[in-house]
Amino acid sequence: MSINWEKYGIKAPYGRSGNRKVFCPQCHDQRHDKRDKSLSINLETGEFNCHYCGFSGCAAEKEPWEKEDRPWRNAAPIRREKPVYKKPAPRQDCSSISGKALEWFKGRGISEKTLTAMKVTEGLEWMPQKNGKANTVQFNYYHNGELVNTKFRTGDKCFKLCSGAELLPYGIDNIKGTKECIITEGEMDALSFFECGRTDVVSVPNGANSNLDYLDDYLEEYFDDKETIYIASDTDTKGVVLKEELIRRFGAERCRIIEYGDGCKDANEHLQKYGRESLLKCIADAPEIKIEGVFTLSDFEQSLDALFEHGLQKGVTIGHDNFDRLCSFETKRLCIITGVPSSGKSEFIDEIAERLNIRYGWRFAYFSPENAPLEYHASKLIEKFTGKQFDKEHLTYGEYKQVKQHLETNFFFISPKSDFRVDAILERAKFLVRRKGIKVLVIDPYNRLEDESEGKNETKYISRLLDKLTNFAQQHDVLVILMAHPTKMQKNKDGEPEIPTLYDISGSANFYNKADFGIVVHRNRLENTVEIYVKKVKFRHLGECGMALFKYNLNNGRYSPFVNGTEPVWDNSNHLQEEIKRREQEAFEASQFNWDDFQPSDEECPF
Ligand SMILES: Nc1ncnc2c1ncn2[C@@H]1O[C@H](COP(=O)(O)OP(=O)(O)OP(=O)(O)O)[C@@H](O)[C@H]1O
Repeated sequence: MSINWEKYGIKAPYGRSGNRKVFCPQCHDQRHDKRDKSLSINLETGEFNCHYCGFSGCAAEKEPWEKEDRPWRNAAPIRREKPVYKKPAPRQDCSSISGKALEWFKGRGISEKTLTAMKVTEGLEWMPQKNGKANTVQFNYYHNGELVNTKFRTGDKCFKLCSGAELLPYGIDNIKGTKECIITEGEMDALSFFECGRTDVVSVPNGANSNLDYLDDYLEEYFDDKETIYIASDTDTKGVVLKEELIRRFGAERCRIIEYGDGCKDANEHLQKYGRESLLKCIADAPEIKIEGVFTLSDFEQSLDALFEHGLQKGVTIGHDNFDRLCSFETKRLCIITGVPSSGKSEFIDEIAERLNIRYGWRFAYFSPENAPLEYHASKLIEKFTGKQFDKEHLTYGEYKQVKQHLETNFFFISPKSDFRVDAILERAKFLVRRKGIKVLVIDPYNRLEDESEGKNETKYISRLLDKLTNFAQQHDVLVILMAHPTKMQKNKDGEPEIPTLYDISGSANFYNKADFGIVVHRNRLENTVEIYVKKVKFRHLGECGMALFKYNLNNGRYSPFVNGTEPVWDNSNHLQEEIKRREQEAFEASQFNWDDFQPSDEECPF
């Protein structure tokens, strides 16, 4: 639920709760007593009532996904098979913590009471970094009172999580049903807030790693009800990236950022240096996020510093060298793709999608009536992921099941029954950013959005529409890919249509002017090749204009670079299977490695 005070002209204070008195927009102008705040409003329920003129009502509005008439609301719940996770062995009770470990925690501001409440334990554990058993403190991850994972930490900062166990926020049971919560970057920070009496605290399980896929299973039950979410990440570069991703997933309007002051990089350091009252003050003083308006340099100082330190970075690449030299993508941008009918525009968009998903885990939302029905589109994506033709002869049931499972959590299809207005599509895309973390929205094609230009100047209408897409991309930190058809092209001497430019897109030169990336897909039927023209890259560090030549594989829809006239080696490997193996290996290594600075342990072990 959101509250739309503006709709009623009510100026409600931001970031407050409870009952307030404000000026009544209906009668204030006529009143003699201009100081009388005659309108009572409830900031939680949206109800309002003026004791002077009787103006009353409720400004609460349901979110799109709460409305009865929204298709996804009525749809059956997504069938996602939760993997079977390993469970750690039960832990001893907390009284097993030795005096030495208690002293160590005490030195870091954490009392025995907090350790007991958070069920922290101590014990010997086999640690890969030591190639043997070592004494560890154990941060136990409970869900609904059941132990589901444990993070082990030795005195010299070696870490490991239980291999094969579920990744979930630490202390998730703490925030069930609370109005607010704090989310930290590590267990020690979570214990620090707990120590101050803020028991509504959780920690991300894997430090500053900004992959938050594990949140999907917990958003609805544990985070949707939060009015305020305090983000307590570290102040280093990785912490900033984590903070940005958390804001994207929770929505800026309910996030507040905890700052620790000069010389402190995290909550535990602040607790040790300045004590509980001061850490509580950090929460009280945590600023809201500016959503729009005026900025000063300090609002983006950290990002500017990162640019200064590391330079402008190339964006993400699809892994075809000839194309990557010309174009690398980043979020907050609008990419426009054109080409004559049946040149393979949708195919190339899918190529980009499959490769960015495999390489970076980027999730996609498609509004793609051109590819309807959805099962046809999915079958094409399946061919791209597996490298196999979509039929029982080529694809095993095992591979089919695996790729379906993958698409279920990585690709989302916006396919309304009737409402094709751009706002309706963006509303659903916003939901998918929050709930599923999509990084790319594909609109294929532009002319299937409802034409709302009637009675308007077409150029201005298109200009506004493109601005809307760019604003959406920037506000929600996504890449928007828009496919748009060109006007009918002249034929060349071979009877083939001329290669269009972005200026040939029907309606407006703004398709060129307002694009951050402009790509033309051209199928050369005489040579049986595909020419991908990068016609515009707004920022030099992201690429340059040029052409990349490909061959198209009819069997699996994949593109292979065609360089120096040599027939490409067709890539028929199962990208998904390879990636899953790689990720399993990485997860295994991560579960056995410490993410913080690994310090060799010649110092005396504190516990
Ligand atoms: N280079 C190619 N060689 C052979 N077939 C191709 C090639 N590129 C695409 N195709 C096939 O042509 C058909 C149309 O492709 P696609 O839908 O990607 O084209 P499009 O440019 O998006 O079309 P439209 O303008 O109608 O939206 C698909 O069946 C696809 O498999």
